[in-house]
Formats: sequence, structure tokens, C-alpha cells
Amino acid sequence: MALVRLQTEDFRNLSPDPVTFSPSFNLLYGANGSGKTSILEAIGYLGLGRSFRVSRHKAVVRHGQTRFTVFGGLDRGNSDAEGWHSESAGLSHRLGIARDVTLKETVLRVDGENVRSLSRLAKHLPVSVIDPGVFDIVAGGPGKRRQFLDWAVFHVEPSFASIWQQCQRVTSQRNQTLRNGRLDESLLRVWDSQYAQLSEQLSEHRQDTFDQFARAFERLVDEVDVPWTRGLKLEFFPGWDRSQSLPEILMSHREQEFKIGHTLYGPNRADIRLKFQGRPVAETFSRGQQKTLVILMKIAQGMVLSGLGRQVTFLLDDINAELDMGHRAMLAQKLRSLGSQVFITSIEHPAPESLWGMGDVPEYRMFHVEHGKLTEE
Ligand SMILES: Nc1ncnc2c1ncn2[C@@H]1O[C@H](COP(=O)(O)OP(=O)(O)OP(=O)(O)O)[C@@H](O)[C@H]1O
Repeated sequence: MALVRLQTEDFRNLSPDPVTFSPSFNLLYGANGSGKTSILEAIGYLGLGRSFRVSRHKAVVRHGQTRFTVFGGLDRGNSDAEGWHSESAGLSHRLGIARDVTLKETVLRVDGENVRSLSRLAKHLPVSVIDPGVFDIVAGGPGKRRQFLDWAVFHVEPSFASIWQQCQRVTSQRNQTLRNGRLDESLLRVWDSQYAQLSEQLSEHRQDTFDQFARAFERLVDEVDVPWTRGLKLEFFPGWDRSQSLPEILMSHREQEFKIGHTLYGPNRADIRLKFQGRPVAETFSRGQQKTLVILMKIAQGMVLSGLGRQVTFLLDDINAELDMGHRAMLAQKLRSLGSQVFITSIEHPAPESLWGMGDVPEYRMFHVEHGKLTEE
């Protein structure tokens, strides 16, 4: 599925006019502050239910307003529809998200019906963001890598979202018991058994998706032939030492967890360990190598979903500042061969031939962004 239509109301500085996008490549250019990232951010809301650049919904609602809305129309092929309001025929799915920041209420809509769970909305549009912040996947802490892995698990394994939520709930109840000030062994055992069961299920899904990802990554490394990638090792760590059962580990660390007041072993500690010749890449790789590695990981994730017949919408924000021409071209070519939908922002007028080569430019639409308004060229 690709996002072929977008319309927003009171979302940052964006104009409320509907826009029709290509299911393939979309090139957006415009001056600083024109609204390029805001467009990607609005698209991101439909696939992630949140902003990929700020944690509070409040920041994205137009100044002076209290509620924003984002509507999206998804389709497989090219859309020649006239405008959002004219007709919904031809669209495979219609998604909507509205947030009232004063009432703190969110309304989610799929195909004209209200839905309660964000996963019902998000599963229709796998959105993968590549922006300057993405490089934290290698350079940052385990949380970024968990988020990276869980995004794919969510799209690969339909039951993952519900198990993840249950596990978060039990973890929080377990943490409350640990913080009670009195070690309530019988209550902790009840939580431990539920927690261990959910943790096992969650980790199996993570492991399965990780294995698919690791195989895709290996294939990719063979294709791109970047010599230093040969010494790389990617490993999934579930959050505890699996040679022991989780309940045993929890029992033997009771005092430690009680002292700290929260759960120290389990899925909330999971990570993807990235090593080069036995050492963590964050300590050994140059900044440029780290960036290349993140790009390869993102493409490999796209390969996993594409292998399952899912089209990923990639949002490439401001990558000119981060990646040299060779890496940008490699990324553009791989995303094309995956059949992904891609949005690329830049300040300068882009030259598609520089990404794909003369005579081999894919189908694309080009937009100039000014004061939050998109004009197609
Ligand atoms: N809540 C808001 N309401 C109204 N305008 C906003 C809001 N938040 C940001 N803006 C403005 O919207 C504009 C668009 O910002 P955006 O980050 O999308 O620009 P950009 O084209 O990506 O810029 P750059 O090239 O500098 O990254 C900016 O001028 C900003 O000041």
C-alpha cells in the first residue's frame, strides 16, 4: 500500500489543500522552514500514531488552535483522483487521526469507522523514517534498537502489539509491587509467572523477525560489497540470559530489583548487539561507517516486509546533509528495487538523474513547498 492522498487540518503550518502523491517516488523541495518535514511528520502520524520528531502532540497543532487532523488515502497503483473530497472510490483504505490537545482526546478512523486501537490504523501503513535522528540506532542506547526491531515485528507478527501491551501492563504492576516498600513475595510470584509467560512470547516473535532481518542483512551485505561489513555480527539479546529461565533469574535477583524498585530482566532490556570483530560498533566505527550501517539496516528491514508482500513508505528527511552522493544513490536504488514508496526532502531543487542515473529515472512526482503549501511541478 502507498499513501496517495494526504489532507491535514491545523497541522503545523501546512495548508489544508489535499495533495496527491506518487505511489513510487515523491521529491519535495523548499526553503528552510517551508514545511517539508511537517509533511513527512503528518504522513508519519498515520503510520506511527505520533510525531517522529517531538514527543508531545501539542507541538504539532497549528499555533492558536487546539485540534489537528490528518487524513490519508492508500492505494496500490497510481491515483488520478481529483481531490480528497471528490470521491473515495479507487482508494483501498482511508485513514484518519485527530487529536484534541486540550481535551487530550484522540480519534482514529479506518475506512470511515472509528477504531480504538492505534495498531488498527498503523498496520495499514508501514512508515520507516530516515532522518538525522535515525543514526542513534547505532550510536544510541538499546531503546532505539528495540524500537527499530519492534517496528518490524509489529508489521510481521499480527499478535505482537497485543502481547507487547499486556507485557507492559504486567511489568508496570510488577514494578509497583517492587516499589511498595515491603517485599510481598506471594504477590511477586503471581506477577512473575504472568510476566515470564508474556516475555517468552514476546521474545519469540522478536527472535523470529530478527532472524529474517539478519538473513536479509547478510544478502544485502553481499550485494553492496562494502568490505568492512564482512566483520560485522548482529545478535539479538532478549533481555536476559536464556540459558536460565526468566523466573529463576527473577528469584535470584529479588533483593537487587527490590532495592532499585523496578524490573531489571526481561523484554524491556532487549537489544540488537552490533559488533565488529568482537567489539561494539559504536566504539569502533567512524561516524560515516555508522551511518552506512544504519542505512543498510533500514533497507534490510524493508526487504523483510517486501518479502511478505508489504510495501514500506520511506520518509527521507534532510539526508543530503548526512549522506554523500554515493550513499544517497545506493539508498535510492535499493528502495526502488524493493518497490517502496519514498518521500525525499531537500532544500535545493533535486536532480533525479543524480540518484538513478540518466535514462533510468523511475516514476516520480516533484513538489515545491512554500509556506506549508505544495505545488506540483
Ligand atoms: N505548531 C505550529 N503551528 C504553526 N506553524 C508551525 C508550528 N510548528 C512549526 N511551525 C512552523 O512551520 C514551518 C515548517 O517547519 P518545518 O520543520 O516543516 O520546515 P522544513 O521545510 O522542514 O525546514 P528545514 O529545511 O529548515 O528543515 C516553520 O516555519 C515553523 O516555524
